[in-house]
Amino acid sequence: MSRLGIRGLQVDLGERTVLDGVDLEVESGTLAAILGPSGCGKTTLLRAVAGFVTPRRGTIRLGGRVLVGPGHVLAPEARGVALVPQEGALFPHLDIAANIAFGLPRRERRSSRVSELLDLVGLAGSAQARPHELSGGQQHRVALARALAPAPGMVLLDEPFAALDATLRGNLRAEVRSALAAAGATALLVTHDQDEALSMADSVAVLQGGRIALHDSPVRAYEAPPDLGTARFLGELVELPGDLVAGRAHCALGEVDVVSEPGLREGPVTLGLRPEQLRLGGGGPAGVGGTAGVIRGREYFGHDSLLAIELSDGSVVRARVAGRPPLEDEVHLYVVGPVRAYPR
Ligand SMILES: Nc1ncnc2c1ncn2[C@@H]1O[C@H](COP(=O)(O)OP(=O)(O)OP(=O)(O)O)[C@@H](O)[C@H]1O
Repeated sequence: MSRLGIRGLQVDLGERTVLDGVDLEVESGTLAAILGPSGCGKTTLLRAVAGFVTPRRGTIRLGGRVLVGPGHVLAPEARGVALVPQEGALFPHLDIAANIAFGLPRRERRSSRVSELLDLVGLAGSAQARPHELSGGQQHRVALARALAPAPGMVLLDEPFAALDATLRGNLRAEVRSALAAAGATALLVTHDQDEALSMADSVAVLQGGRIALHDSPVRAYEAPPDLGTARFLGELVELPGDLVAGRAHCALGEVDVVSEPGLREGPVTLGLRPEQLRLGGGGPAGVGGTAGVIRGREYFGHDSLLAIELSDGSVVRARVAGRPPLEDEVHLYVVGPVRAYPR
């Protein structure tokens, strides 16, 4: 078992404290995605777990072992942690089998482990190929197989799909997910892509201001973020000022139900809802409520469309509708489900 436990981790780079009290627990055999603004320290966190930077304070445990603790730093090669770099970094002069074998101790390089790993990443027929003969996605799968070769307790993936096109990325996410699950490895995935984090990971963490601001299941992270900062990070957010009275808020969209939260007080609030919570039509489920709006912008994505809709007070909200955008400009829109409110 290889549960990851990070407590009070502080990492200084040059003059700057990049990580400042990171606490993160990742259950054995699960994948946690790390999201956060550019430069917030996501790669630094992976490097600290791998052993390439030495924290000033804090502890990192993997399974029953302490990787970093007071007065104790385990060497990178003794940690049982594999880092899959963004570029894959295969050896061009070695064939695929030899690239994968490179991850194994010398005495195991001729064993059946290489063919097991080729099977695991779906490249059984490519043992003799050279890296340049494979597509970008296939090369990434080889890099993953090489990382998994020594059966590490922990696999670290740093933006592994960033350089790939959208279709390849979609397929590869599912393949990498199932290869990691089959290997039983615990994994940390750094990504800029919210869809990738929500669709691939068992849990999603947002790193902000040197700390973990949120770590929860993808559904709770998307639907019930604790504050506006993290809510914005997990997908598009419609923000509107409102006035909260008796569990309902008055806002430019009419009167909406608000999720009750401990500590949320009546009075001025900022409402945060997702664009798919706005629907077009003649009113709410009971045919009442909602408000009139005028479509000012349309973006068509095939499976859905995003509309910019101006409300009567001049504010503009974004609504996501299935399929094609409507042709008419004047619409009626209403809110589905309770919305979250944050103190203002
Ligand atoms: N050797 C270094 N000395 C000083 N500062 C550094 C060093 N390496 C990185 N930094 C700074 O530390 C911060 C965190 O870098 P890191 O690469 O971990 O961020 P990130 O969240 O992975 O960024 P991105 O999403 O843009 O890849 C950045 O502001 C970076 O400029």
